[in-house]
Amino acid sequence: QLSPNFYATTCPTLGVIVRNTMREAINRELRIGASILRLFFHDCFVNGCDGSILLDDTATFTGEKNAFPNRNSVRGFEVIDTIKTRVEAFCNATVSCADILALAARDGTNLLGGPTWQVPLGRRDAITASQSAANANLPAPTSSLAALISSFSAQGLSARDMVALSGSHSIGFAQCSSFRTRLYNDTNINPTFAANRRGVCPASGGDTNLASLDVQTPNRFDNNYYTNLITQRGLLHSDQELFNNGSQDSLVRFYSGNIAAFRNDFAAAMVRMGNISPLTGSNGEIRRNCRSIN
Ligand code: HEM
Ligand SMILES: [Ca+2]
Repeated sequence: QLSPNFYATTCPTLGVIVRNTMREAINRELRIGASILRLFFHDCFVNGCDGSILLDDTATFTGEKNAFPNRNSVRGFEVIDTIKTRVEAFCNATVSCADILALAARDGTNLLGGPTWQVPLGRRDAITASQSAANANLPAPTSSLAALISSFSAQGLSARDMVALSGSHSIGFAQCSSFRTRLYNDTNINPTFAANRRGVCPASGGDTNLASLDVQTPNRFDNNYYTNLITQRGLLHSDQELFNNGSQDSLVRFYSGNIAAFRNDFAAAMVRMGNISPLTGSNGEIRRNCRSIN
């Protein structure tokens, strides 16, 4: 029972603060919109959208930031901190970090050319986190189509949601270590594309070198991700799994030819992902600082 009006009276400036801070951050670095969209995904898939990913490790607390899919990879925490500080100045101890992340992900997507949607609000912040659940629940770039479908199904999301949400890889970047085996071992890859990407990702070394997930329009949220898959130019092995003579080929073709349908399905799937097990009522807390429990 989240509601887009949850903070209408208690924090009417929330929407403007988040959007303006995201605009500033993207003006500084286009990639940050992608990074924050991914942060939201990595929050929601681990015990729900409860801000658990934002908690720092301490001597006595192990959070999710150093889980294998997150370590030296997820980024954008400073932007969430800036938004939180500004929100606290207007509406002290009112808005959760989990809700700030949901709004920031929406605005990042939209500011880079993607759709917009109303974000249901009222999530509260976790007072726990789970590194083991992060390791178990977040799909790997080496995943098969069956593994991708089952990892989303475990969160109550359909295969169609999975294919639509994967359109997020229309923006942002991956490190060589995430796509090396695809470049050197996969056969369902466009040879020109593979040769070009091997230039930034040698067979050994250069693990942190970056390539854009979308070879055509890396900083524009559009449906070129799907046209790339049809020409075997998916960067991750898991990307190309969506179009490899399997059950999702027809949906990939559909999204590649119908950007309006993609935008609609993406927005609806983001709302569904954002509804994964929120803490509400008196569960959890409203964190004062997104990096630590109160
Ligand atoms: C379907 C299963 C998915 C897999 C296996 C996957 C895997 C990955 C990997 C390996 C990277 C690059 C990380 C690195 O090299 O540091 C990445 C980046 C990214 N992912 Fe996914 N992802 C998936 C789904 C999603 C979903 C559902 C979203 C959002 C709703 C998303 C949003 C992003 C974004 C925006 C980036 C770029 C981040 C940046 O540039 O900082 N991904 N993903
Ligand atoms: Ca979480």
